[in-house]
Amino acid sequence: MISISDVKKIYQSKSGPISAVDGVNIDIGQGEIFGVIGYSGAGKSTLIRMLNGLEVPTNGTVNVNGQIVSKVKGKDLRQARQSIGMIFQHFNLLWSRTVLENIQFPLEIAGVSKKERLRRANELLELVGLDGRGDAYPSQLSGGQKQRVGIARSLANNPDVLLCDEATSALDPQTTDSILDLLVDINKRLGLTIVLITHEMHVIKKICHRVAVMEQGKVVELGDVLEVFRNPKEQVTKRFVREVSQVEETGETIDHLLAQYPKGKVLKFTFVGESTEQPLITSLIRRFDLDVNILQGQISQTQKGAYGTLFVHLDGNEETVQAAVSFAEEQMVKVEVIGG
Ligand SMILES: Nc1ncnc2c1ncn2[C@@H]1O[C@H](COP(=O)(O)OP(=O)(O)OP(=O)(O)O)[C@@H](O)[C@H]1O
Repeated sequence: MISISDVKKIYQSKSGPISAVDGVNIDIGQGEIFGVIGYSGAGKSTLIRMLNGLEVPTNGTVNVNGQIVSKVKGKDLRQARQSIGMIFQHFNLLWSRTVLENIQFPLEIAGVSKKERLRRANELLELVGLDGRGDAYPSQLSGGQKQRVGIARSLANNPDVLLCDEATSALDPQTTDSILDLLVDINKRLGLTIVLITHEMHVIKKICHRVAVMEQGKVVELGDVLEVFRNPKEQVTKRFVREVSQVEETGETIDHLLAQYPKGKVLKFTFVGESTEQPLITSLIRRFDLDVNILQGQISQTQKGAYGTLFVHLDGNEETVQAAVSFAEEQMVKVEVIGG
């Protein structure tokens, strides 16, 4: 559906050339929710803007649904853009127009009749859960409602792809979750491919199927969200994963655990997907002559299954503890010895 091949973007600035995107290759499938995460300046905005021709790559090609977006111009580009919707951090609504008028705006540009525009806008209003608010002005809406209008407007022309540029960054956590739920609902109902950029791992965890991590213009890590959570390779990815592991994993906490449990071993189990459903702790206690203390734990849901970490203290003779570690590993659970 989307193919980004060898894409580079170099900006010329007074202090010299800036390599904003540096040799990126990404393929995104139909119906996928694909997230790009990175800190400020990593090149995310530049990359997503190349998907709808708002930026032109210095090198490489961007193919969206069979159209080489990076090459087309004028009328062809305008047409290609109709099949690519976009929503923004600050909503980009027209403040002097009502909600219904905002949603109709792209249809006006596409030359759709007044009657059909109104019919479609009302349909979209219902889809995003804003029935009855059609005559309100954006200033009368909450942040979450404004983004719902942005989503309805982006869907007006029945796009194949929706681009989300930090779409929840201006919203509080609860509103963020309701907008993310709406995006998943739209993805499932309409089969829409969604590409989003964010600096929040929570967003990736909650709705994405796959993720690319960007740093200094490059994709440094790319994979299924669950796999990246289970086994983050790069430092930057580890930092992002840590952000959403509510279990405190700071050195201080671990030191505290070790001081509290000087005998035996303190282990960290990382469960992914099906392994979260196995009664591992019960099996350990039944099979091995060990004392097992659960110290801390958390399980969270992603679009591809559950992900969780559990800190446990195993106390028993060394051979038994080692056998228990091997047994846990056989259950597809990642085991790290934190201390002991
Ligand atoms: N129009 C421009 N002219 C010159 N440099 C630019 C331009 N747009 C972006 N840059 C630079 O390119 C690099 C990547 O910026 P980009 O906005 O794509 O990153 P980002 O990951 O989206 O970060 P942020 O979330 O802060 O926007 C930065 O160093 C930025 O200063």
